[in-house]
Parts: sequence; C-alpha cells; structure tokens
Amino acid sequence: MSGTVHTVRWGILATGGIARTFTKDLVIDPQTRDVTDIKHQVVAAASSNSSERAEKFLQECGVSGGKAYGSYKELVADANIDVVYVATPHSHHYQHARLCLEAGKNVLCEKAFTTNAAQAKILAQLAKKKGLFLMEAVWTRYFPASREIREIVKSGKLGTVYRVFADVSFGQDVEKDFPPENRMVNMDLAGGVLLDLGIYSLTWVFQILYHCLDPSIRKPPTVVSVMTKYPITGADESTSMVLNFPPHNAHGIATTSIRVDKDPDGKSTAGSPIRIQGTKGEIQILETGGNGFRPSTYRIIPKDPNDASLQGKDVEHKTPPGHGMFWEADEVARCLRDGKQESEGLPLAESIVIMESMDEVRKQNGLVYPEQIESTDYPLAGF
Ligand SMILES: NC(=O)C1=CN([C@@H]2O[C@H](COP(=O)(O)OP(=O)(O)OC[C@H]3O[C@@H](n4cnc5c(N)ncnc54)[C@H](OP(=O)(O)O)[C@@H]3O)[C@@H](O)[C@H]2O)C=CC1
Ligand SMILES: O=C1OC[C@@H](O)[C@H](O)[C@H]1O
Repeated sequence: MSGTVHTVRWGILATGGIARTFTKDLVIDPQTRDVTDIKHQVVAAASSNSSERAEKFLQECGVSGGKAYGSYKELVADANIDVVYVATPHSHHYQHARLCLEAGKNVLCEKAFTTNAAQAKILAQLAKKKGLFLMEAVWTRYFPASREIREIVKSGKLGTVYRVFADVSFGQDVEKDFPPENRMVNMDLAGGVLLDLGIYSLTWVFQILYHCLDPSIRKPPTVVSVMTKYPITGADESTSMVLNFPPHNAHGIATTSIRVDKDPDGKSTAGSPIRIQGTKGEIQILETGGNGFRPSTYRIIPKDPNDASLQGKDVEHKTPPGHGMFWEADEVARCLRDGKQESEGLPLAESIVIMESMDEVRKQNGLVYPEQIESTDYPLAGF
C-alpha cells in the first residue's frame, strides 16, 4: 500500500452553507496537512433547484470539470461517484441518504444523522445489506485533538473518567437572527438546538464515556433532561441533559443553547466549556482559536504535578489551511480504500445510541416534529 495514493470521487448533494464549506475543504491539496496517502476529487454536485445553481456552486468552490445536476436523482445515478456527501437539513437526511444507498452509493451524511433512531437504524441496516459505507458527518471526532484525547482517556492516564461537562451554545438574538422559516428554528426542517448543536455536546460526552470503553462493555446511558422552547415555532432553543453511563455510573452533563453563549466575550473568560474529569486529572478544551465542535487546543491538568505519565501542558493544533472538515473526509477516503463499511471513530451503532438518547430527551420534553419528517416511509413525495 505504501507509496500509492488512493483518490476518492465525491458527489455533493445540496448546495447550501455547509456543502460549500465542505467542498472548499475537499479541493485543498491534502499535502498542506501532511496527508499523502489519499486524495479527493469533486466530480459532481446537485441542487434540487436547478443545474445552474449547482454549476455556480462548483465554480464558487473552485471545482473544475465537475458535473452539475438539477436533481438529486441524477446525482446518485452518476457512475463516476464513489461517495455522496448529504448536506440537506436534518429533516431530509433519511430520505436523501436512503436515495443514495438505494442507488448503490456510499454516504457521508451531515449531523444530526436523522430525525429519530428508527430512521437511523433503517439506514444502517440498508448500508450493511448492500455492502456500502455509511457515516454520520460528526467532523469533531476526526480532529487531531479529538483523536489524541480519546487515546489519553483509553490509556488510563486520566484514571477512571467519572464526569464530562460539555456545553456547545451560541448566544444569538434568536428573534432577530432566526426568522421562523430559518432551519435553526423551523420545525418542518427538524430545527432546534438539540439536533443542531446538542449533538456536539453529546459527542463529547459519548466519545469519552461510551466510545473509550471496550466495545464489549459499552451500554446505552440513561438520561434526564429539561428544555426551553422558542415560543414562535416550538423548536427547542435551550436543552440540558444529564446522562448516566454504565459501568462506572459516570455522569455526562451536556448542555446546548442558541440563547446564551458558552464564551460571551470570545476570550474564554468564562472558562472551558468541555471538561473531562478523571481520578488522576482533567482535560479541558480551550475555546480560543477553536470551538467545542472544532477542537484545536486542550489543557491537561494532572492531579499530581509529579505524575510522569500525565504532563500538565497545553497542546495546540493549528488548523491547516481550510475549515477542518477535511479530517472527516480523509477518514472516509481511508475507509473506502480499506474496504470498510463504517468508521471506527463513529460506528453506526453509536450514532444510533446517540439518536436514541435524543429521542428520549424529545419524549421527556414533548418535542415532536411533523409526522412526515419523523416517518420511516420511503420514498415520500416532496423530498
Ligand atoms: N458540520 C458542520 O459544521 C455543520 C453542519 N451543518 C449541517 O448541515 C446540514 C445543512 O445545513 P446548512 O448547510 O447550514 O443549511 P442550508 O439551509 O444552508 O442548506 C441546505 C441545503 O439543502 C437543500 N435542501 C433540500 N431540500 C431543502 C428544503 N426543503 N429546505 C431547505 N433546504 C433544502 C438546499 O440545497 P439545494 O437547493 O442545492 O438543493 C439547501 O441549500 C444540517 O444537517 C446541519 O446540521 C450545518 C452547518 C455546519
Ligand atoms: O454544525 C454546526 O456547526 C456550526 C453551527 O454554526 C451550525 O449551526 C451547526 O449546524
């Protein structure tokens, strides 16, 4: 394998905000981040509006020679595509990821994976049945800082981790910033902070208290939660969850809000929003230069300053040119190269357990999306 470069051919499904950011990252030369074993090629993009929009999108993202489609169906029929990146709103992930899988395409699907666990399970089963790759695009897990922190926790150097605090919150002027039709608060698009940002708080809690355990002893947590809804649309604007993870009864405190800010002055005066607390010390994500979902710098605080296994220090990873979405894209490329159907960094079973926790939180707080977008029927008209 050494010396050979594996090129993966991407199709981009939708031309909105994150599709643009992701595609711009794909066209960056991987060598700028010292990656030499894989390459990405964007071969097509599709807009549900028009092929002109897809054409413009490709141009603006710096893609040359890509095909522009005016429908998602045409995109998934393109034999030159190895994997499709699904970048539609949460409400549409099930229908669009399924469209790809039914057409025999591998899929990287934006977070939150689906609107509910029932949809996630069907996608996972379908991918397995068809021998296709499927992954929820939780880019946070693939940053070097995330990977390193998981290794430290798995090594036992922090002792037993009994608690993780994770807050991912943007203090927005909700009424001003998000008109009712905006996907952040629009119930028809499965809007609300739980699925949009809460997934990141839960990512920290799960990637430490669940993922770092040996798979044989991983068990779903129990959860209690409260939620405040945005009166104008009924979507959740603030959600707080306390999860209890077997076998150590470790606590995950996951909070998320679009009304209050984790870092109001942008200078980290409020302290670390992500704290991983073990019996031998603590790791904190430092906000400056990053975000809970885009971790760059972390601090190790040993309980015993003489603990040789746990050097108390700040570790900083400067993000190479781009936004950092290329790390997850690189993971997808390596999985495809190696014939894997899922990523070890976020196995489908874990995406499903997280969706089940979110289902439970919604149940506890009476947050129900319109029937059509909670449905597992396929295909549904209008998608
Ligand atoms: N990983 C990350 O950092 C981020 C992830 N996201 C995730 O990406 C997804 C999309 O978010 P974002 O790009 O901000 O959303 P946008 O509203 O900017 O784009 C969504 C795109 O989906 C397509 N679409 C298809 N059907 C619909 C519909 N009924 N209503 C609206 N759009 C539709 C449209 O593309 P077209 O017209 O071309 O068909 C639209 O441009 C969400 O799941 C979100 O959680 C979002 C931001 C950051
Ligand atoms: O995933 C995300 O990360 C960045 C946020 O601005 C966005 O709302 C969210 O979807």
